[in-house]
Amino acid sequence: MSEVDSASIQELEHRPKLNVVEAEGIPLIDLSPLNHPEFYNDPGVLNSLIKEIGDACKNWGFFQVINHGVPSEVQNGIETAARKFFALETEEKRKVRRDENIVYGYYAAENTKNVRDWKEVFDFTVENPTLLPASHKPEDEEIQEVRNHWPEYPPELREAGEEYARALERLSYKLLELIALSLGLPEKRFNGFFQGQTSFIRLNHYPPCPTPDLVLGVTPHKDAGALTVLAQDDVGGFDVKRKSDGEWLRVKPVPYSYIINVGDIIQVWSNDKYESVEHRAMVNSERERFSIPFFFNPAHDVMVKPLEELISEESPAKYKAYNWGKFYKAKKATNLKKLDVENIQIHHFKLSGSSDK
Ligand SMILES: O=C(O)CCC(=O)C(=O)O
Ligand SMILES: [Fe+2]
Repeated sequence: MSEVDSASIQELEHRPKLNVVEAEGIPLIDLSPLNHPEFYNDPGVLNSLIKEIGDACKNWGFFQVINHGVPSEVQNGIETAARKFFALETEEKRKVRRDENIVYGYYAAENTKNVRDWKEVFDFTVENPTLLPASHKPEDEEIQEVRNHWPEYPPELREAGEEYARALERLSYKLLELIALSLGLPEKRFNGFFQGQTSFIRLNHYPPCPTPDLVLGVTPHKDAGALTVLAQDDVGGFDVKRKSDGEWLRVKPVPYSYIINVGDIIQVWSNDKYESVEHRAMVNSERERFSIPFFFNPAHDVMVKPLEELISEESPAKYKAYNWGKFYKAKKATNLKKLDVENIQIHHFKLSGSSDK
């Protein structure tokens, strides 16, 4: 990837300014109580953690966590294996490439909102196999069993990836439980939706780019799933749109931290109490960058809708129910091809009469 293809050139409104402001005041939450039962069982400690998370979800839509309990060896293991994989010849990587039939694997020209991203990725699922609808068409009831395709090189990628998946899954459940508590719900209110989860992990590689002012590593978007747990290296390039004024802010890399993003599904479940926030990844002309998002997603047959407990006469449901698997498949179809149609988004399910955000 050294030539800038016209499919990658961003519309003027999305072209990034190269001097993005580094964010001040992004919530940095210390999760050490999670790994110390004597603290976790102290109502004072637990309640202040729940409040911190609730405030971050409401005011920012994302936050960073430290002391999360994922061992540094597990983090280093996946990062080292990812670097080795992306350093291979393109021909070798393409042996595990993604296409219409192989849903997960290597891909070098992914589109976000119909613009080509400056990156290459390798995707694998957390459950193996993962069940998904065979197509996005509502009348098609066929279910597909999706299996991971691991590359031959580096041979350790599979074990490092599976270990990472288990560790991040554990952390994601904890975060989900804290988010449920922060909404005044029982701790395990969301957990059932994740039996047969469609979560997946993406290894992102952003090569240096000769024209970082014209392209993006990932075009501005919101994550469609429930929660994203993102690891980034020390290069920096992850920007979020601040809710209060729409300004793009750079999230400074913090070693061994994760950036947690509220996704569209939590926005719908919470009936807009928490909102999913727009973000993007910038590239630069000097250094390659790596990042690893864990997309924590429910089972394909979950009908996503505002929770009964969070709607009332004064605060009626703002969304009609939609099938997660079909939504996900529709989104994936537009990721693979550059299309002239608008991407599927949760606002398509907004009920009339409720204010659009
Ligand atoms: O690489 C990053 O920093 C962000 C990636 C991202 O937002 C995504 O893959 O959804
Ligand atoms: Fe994202």
